[in-house]
Amino acid sequence: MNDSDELAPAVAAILRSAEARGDPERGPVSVDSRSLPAALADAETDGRVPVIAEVKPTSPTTEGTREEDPVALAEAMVEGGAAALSVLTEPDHFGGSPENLRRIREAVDVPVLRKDFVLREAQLDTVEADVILLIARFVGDDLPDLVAAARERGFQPLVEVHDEAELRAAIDAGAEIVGVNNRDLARLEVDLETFESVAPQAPDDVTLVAESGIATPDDARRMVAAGADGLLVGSAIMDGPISENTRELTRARPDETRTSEETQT
Ligand SMILES: O=C(O)c1ccccc1NCC(=O)[C@H](O)[C@H](O)COP(=O)(O)O
Repeated sequence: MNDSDELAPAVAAILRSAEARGDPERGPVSVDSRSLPAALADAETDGRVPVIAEVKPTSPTTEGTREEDPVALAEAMVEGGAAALSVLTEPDHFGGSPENLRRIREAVDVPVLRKDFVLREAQLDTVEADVILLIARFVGDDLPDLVAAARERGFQPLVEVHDEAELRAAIDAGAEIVGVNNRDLARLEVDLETFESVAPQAPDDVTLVAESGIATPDDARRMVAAGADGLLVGSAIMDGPISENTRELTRARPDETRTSEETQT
């Protein structure tokens, strides 16, 4: 991957620090993972919008840092109905850590996604998680090998894409869970139309996750209507009361099942 000239400066800096981070000394991990597709489907069966709530203490696009114990934040998300969690392990720009993920995964029983900028195979072994993020744009031609290496360890790879070409690369690499990022990493702008335009090109048997920029119940309904099997939400949940923010999204029922009073609010 060598397109740092086309990336937002904050993203180029994130990649530089991911490249420089040392590799873990332990050998390949072996994970007995909790199924993300099953957890998303169960939430739907229960009448909850399938939200993957993200423990994201800070980020290049948010102000301030949440200083509370990440386990307490994660438990509040589950209490609010989150089907799964995403935990930042990137330390330099998102305030995350592998230790946060380890403690959270021990404390909850929903699937946990490791959110980081994995660039090489050894970085898969930093910490056990149920799902691991691989960003198509950043790993380029290594994607098929990294998908295979993640599966060998027991992870479910979630391959993040931003356009149709990356979606094709993800499918060719064998991805079964695909996240469409509404955030453009070149300009850091968010546009929910990204998911709406890319999702219809995905094969039916792929689990599709809409990522980034989902801030309101209407946004959640919009992404579900466009075909999302899961919604990855960070900032809108982290900004304010965690449990209430999560519940507001997990209870965003589709318009056709809402009363006329509800649709006016
Ligand atoms: O969130 C950022 O500021 C950011 C900046 C640069 C690269 C990646 C970034 N976010 C990573 C993510 O994928 C999001 O944390 C995740 O999709 C949740 O997004 P949101 O709900 O908009 O916080």
